Amino acid sequence: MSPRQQHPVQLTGVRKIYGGGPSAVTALDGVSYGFAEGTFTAVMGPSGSGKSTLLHCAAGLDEPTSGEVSLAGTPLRGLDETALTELRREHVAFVFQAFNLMPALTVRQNVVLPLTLAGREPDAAWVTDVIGRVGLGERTKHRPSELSGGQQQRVAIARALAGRAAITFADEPTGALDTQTATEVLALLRDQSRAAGQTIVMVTHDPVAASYADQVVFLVDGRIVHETPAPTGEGVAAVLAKLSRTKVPT
Ligand SMILES: Nc1ncnc2c1ncn2[C@@H]1O[C@H](COP(=O)(O)OP(=O)(O)OP(=O)(O)O)[C@@H](O)[C@H]1O
Repeated sequence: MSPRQQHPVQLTGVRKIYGGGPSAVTALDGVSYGFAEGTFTAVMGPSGSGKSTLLHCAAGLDEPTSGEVSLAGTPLRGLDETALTELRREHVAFVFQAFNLMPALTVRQNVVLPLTLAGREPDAAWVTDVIGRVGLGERTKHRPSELSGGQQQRVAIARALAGRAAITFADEPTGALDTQTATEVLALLRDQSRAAGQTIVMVTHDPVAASYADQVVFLVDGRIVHETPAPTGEGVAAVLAKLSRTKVPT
């Protein structure tokens, strides 16, 4: 195995084409990238550049048309749905726009649900800590319908962090949050990658959110065209402005 395949999330020559014939859309056009252990990476790019597709393919939620994805050292090609589900349960957490909260369960029950499903014993003190840090300490017994959109998003974030998954995929995790809560959540994600060695991949449109990451990967027309280590909000905004005016040569 080559060293690059050791990364917890590894994409090699990943192409994703939706549809066929003249209306086929190449959403990913040969992406090779390793998300290194314990790093927090933001994925950015213009609308339609392939960010969500990259996240879905990397997480095994969508199958590439060609190329390879491996998660936690396991190549995904050829795994059946059961094996994929088990692999994700063991190693992966998600913060996606559709919150997927269970309406009949309380905040705390929602947060520990993935652990329960995986047959793991929740670390009660850590669960309490995480719920408090996303600002829902007073709401642990509420149900999702009794919460605002931003509060529901924070439950999803607490749920992703509660199990200390090796890999977390986040799609616009702070999109519905006010600035202060967003700052807390981003700091929490950054702390988790640094302190607990979690590998976090976050799609965002927000240069300030991206500045919390260790690096930013920029997509244009389904290709990685630029990478910024140690990003600042201003630096990221400048790259984005430049890229939105650029067309990738074919
Ligand atoms: N299920 C699908 N069927 C057909 N085309 C799709 C499908 N999903 C995505 N696409 C197309 O693939 C391209 C990449 O889409 P994707 O959602 O990955 O972009 P994105 O960078 O996440 O965009 P945004 O920032 O607007 O959310 C777009 O041209 C989109 O229209």
